[in-house]
Amino acid sequence: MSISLVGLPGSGKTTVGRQLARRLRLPFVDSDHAIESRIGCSIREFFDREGEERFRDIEEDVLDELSKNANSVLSTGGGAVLRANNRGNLHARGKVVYLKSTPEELFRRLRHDVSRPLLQVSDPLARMRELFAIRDPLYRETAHFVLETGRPSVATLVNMIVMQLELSGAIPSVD
Ligand SMILES: Nc1ncnc2c1ncn2[C@@H]1O[C@H](COP(=O)(O)OP(=O)(O)O)[C@@H](O)[C@H]1O
Ligand SMILES: O=C(O)C1=C[C@@H](OP(=O)(O)O)[C@@H](O)[C@H](O)C1
Ligand SMILES: [Mg+2]
Repeated sequence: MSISLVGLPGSGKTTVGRQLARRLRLPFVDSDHAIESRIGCSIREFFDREGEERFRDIEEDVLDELSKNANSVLSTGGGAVLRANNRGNLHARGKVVYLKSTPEELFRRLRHDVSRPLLQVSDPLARMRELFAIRDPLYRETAHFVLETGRPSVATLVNMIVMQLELSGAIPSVD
């Protein structure tokens, strides 16, 4: 069984995914890290140099490869759901969890972060609201479970995901 996490930048995909993998004793992979290994520079640099569409092509390729791995936890990038091929592959090849937060909370978490190219604009909160409006339906379409992530700690979110997966029969009970 592979488990993927989707959601907006700052929703905790990387942080929660790493802890979830540890808890389930599964390998952890973050598609952004795999992309950075492949392109040999940071995602922000690549966006500046080659543009978003070129990034999306590589992301699609990497996600196609990584989503085939059974028995792993895969944290995706926030824009993974933009392409129908990615949405279909992630949904069909494992269980997908949408970490849902408000744009305001995500803005608070990322306001000092310079690594997210899409948020390096004069009004990052307005940009986050736009991203939410466009992507929330796509995250919901892709996911099997939706989890509100505003208040709970990372550890609580991991417990909630494990519980959902157990209840749905996707994984056997773990302690
Ligand atoms: N549940 C949470 N509560 C508080 N802070 C969180 C939570 N999840 C993630 N964070 C923080 O938000 C920031 C972005 O998390 P990250 O895992 O990089 O998100 P993503 O991979 O979805 O963009 C990090 O500083 C992380 O520590
Ligand atoms: O939302 C997006 O389109 C992106 C989110 C980033 O990942 P995080 O969601 O982990 O920040 C990264 O893939 C790239 O900067 C594009
Ligand atoms: Mg991430």
